[in-house]
Amino acid sequence: MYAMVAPPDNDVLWARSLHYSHRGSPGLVGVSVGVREGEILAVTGPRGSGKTTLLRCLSGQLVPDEGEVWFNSVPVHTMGRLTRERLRRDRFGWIGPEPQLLPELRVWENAALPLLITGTGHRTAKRAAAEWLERLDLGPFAGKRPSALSRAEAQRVALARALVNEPAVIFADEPTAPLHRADRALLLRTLTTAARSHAITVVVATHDPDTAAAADRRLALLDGRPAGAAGPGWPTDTEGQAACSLSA
Ligand SMILES: Nc1ncnc2c1ncn2[C@@H]1O[C@H](COP(=O)(O)OP(=O)(O)OP(=O)(O)O)[C@@H](O)[C@H]1O
Repeated sequence: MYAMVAPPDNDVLWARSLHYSHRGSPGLVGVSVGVREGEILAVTGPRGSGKTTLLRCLSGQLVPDEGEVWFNSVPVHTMGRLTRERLRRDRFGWIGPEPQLLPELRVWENAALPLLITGTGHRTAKRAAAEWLERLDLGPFAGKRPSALSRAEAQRVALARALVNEPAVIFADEPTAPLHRADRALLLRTLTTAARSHAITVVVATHDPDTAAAADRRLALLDGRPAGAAGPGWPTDTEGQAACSLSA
């Protein structure tokens, strides 16, 4: 055991020496990472390398077996379940490989869900959702059901849902995986542009070299460990490439 050490002030997210095993099978083995405000960090690695497990630990969905996770200098790993759920609801957005829209709700209601479930008034929630849907070229679909959408459009609604309460951090787990090349590029541009214009930090798990290249920095994992790290447990900094040409 070691004493808790507060993270550097300029890191929105900071994790130290994370270990997590899925019923005996290792998911993470000593991963440390710091993410600065407004930074886009790509977590890369082959299938099963621990990308999703890391995102779930950083976002408070999983509590690591060992190690620490801090958000804005507050320890997440010691929070109770309800506090973690509130943190995820209020400060984090999540987008996965599948849009997971609720078919019985309209597109705007799907996008507004994070606001509606926290008691934001119907009119305010609808306005916020409509603004994001407009920015993501989905304005005409606001009153339709998800069944009217293509896969790429549905994934952009999922992105609008992740952005609607302007979270501090968006966790994106293979967000472009189910899309064709052109749709991947659009989703990626939309995500990075929205994040940069609203100073939202993004942690994106990806196999896709274009998605990784759009990030400011990459953390490569292999078998739950940092691969090619610069020091024990620490990620390798890479040259970032700006990827925003769309104005969100
Ligand atoms: N719910 C689970 N139960 C058991 N083992 C799991 C579970 N989730 C993940 N694992 C195992 O943990 C390891 C890391 O999985 P994880 O999903 O984090 O990797 P990943 O890099 O995100 O992979 P992918 O690219 O396939 O999503 C793998 O060996 C995986 O089989």
